[in-house]
Amino acid sequence: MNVDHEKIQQAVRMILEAVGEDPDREGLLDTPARVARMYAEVFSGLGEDPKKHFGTIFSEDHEELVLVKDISFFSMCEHHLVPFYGRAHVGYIPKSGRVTGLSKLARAVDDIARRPQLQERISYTLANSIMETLEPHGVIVVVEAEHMCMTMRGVKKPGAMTVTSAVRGVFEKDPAVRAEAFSLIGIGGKRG
Ligand SMILES: Nc1nc2c(ncn2[C@@H]2O[C@H](COP(=O)(O)OP(=O)(O)OP(=O)(O)O)[C@@H](O)[C@H]2O)c(=O)[nH]1
Ligand SMILES: [Zn+2]
Repeated sequence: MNVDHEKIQQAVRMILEAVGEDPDREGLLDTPARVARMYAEVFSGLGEDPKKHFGTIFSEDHEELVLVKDISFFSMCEHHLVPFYGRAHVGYIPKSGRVTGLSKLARAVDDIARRPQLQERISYTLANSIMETLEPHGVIVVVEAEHMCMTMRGVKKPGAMTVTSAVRGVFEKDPAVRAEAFSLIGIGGKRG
């Protein structure tokens, strides 16, 4: 989706005026255009369908856990339009050898994160996208993030981490399978 650069520039100029700044002073002259380019980048997932990444499926005789950990992402909280960022961990158990390229999981995370978002929605959108395309035995998505709207303003709690998860299929039904995946993801554990 293409953002309307002109409209963003007008809006940024108005915000600068509204906070008592002079948008015509030298340091701010290029700011509206820079902000427009930034929004085009950080909201580039709008209008993208994360499922498109799972179009290519490899036939591989593997019906056990595939887990990609520590996929870093940046998103923008839809309430305050300030960043929240962290890591996503994505695991699935392929059925009938329907395996996707590992990078595609990370590409889908980016498409979902690059919109005005909620952390919960990142988790379940990713889980549902994988379920609907790869049709695996199950999916587990865990997202851990720090929200700047809780850090730099409001309640001001730097370091507070929010963890959300979405489990589908066998991860939902079988507590032992779920527990094993959570332990491999190692939330809150030491990282090497
Ligand atoms: N569930 C959820 N809440 C979020 C997320 N990002 C930000 N929030 C919260 O959204 C809430 C918005 O609350 P409001 O009361 O409408 O806004 P506010 O007055 O600015 O809230 P404070 O941050 O408490 O000052 C806050 O509690 C935020 O911490 C998210 O990804 N998921
Ligand atoms: Zn917020």
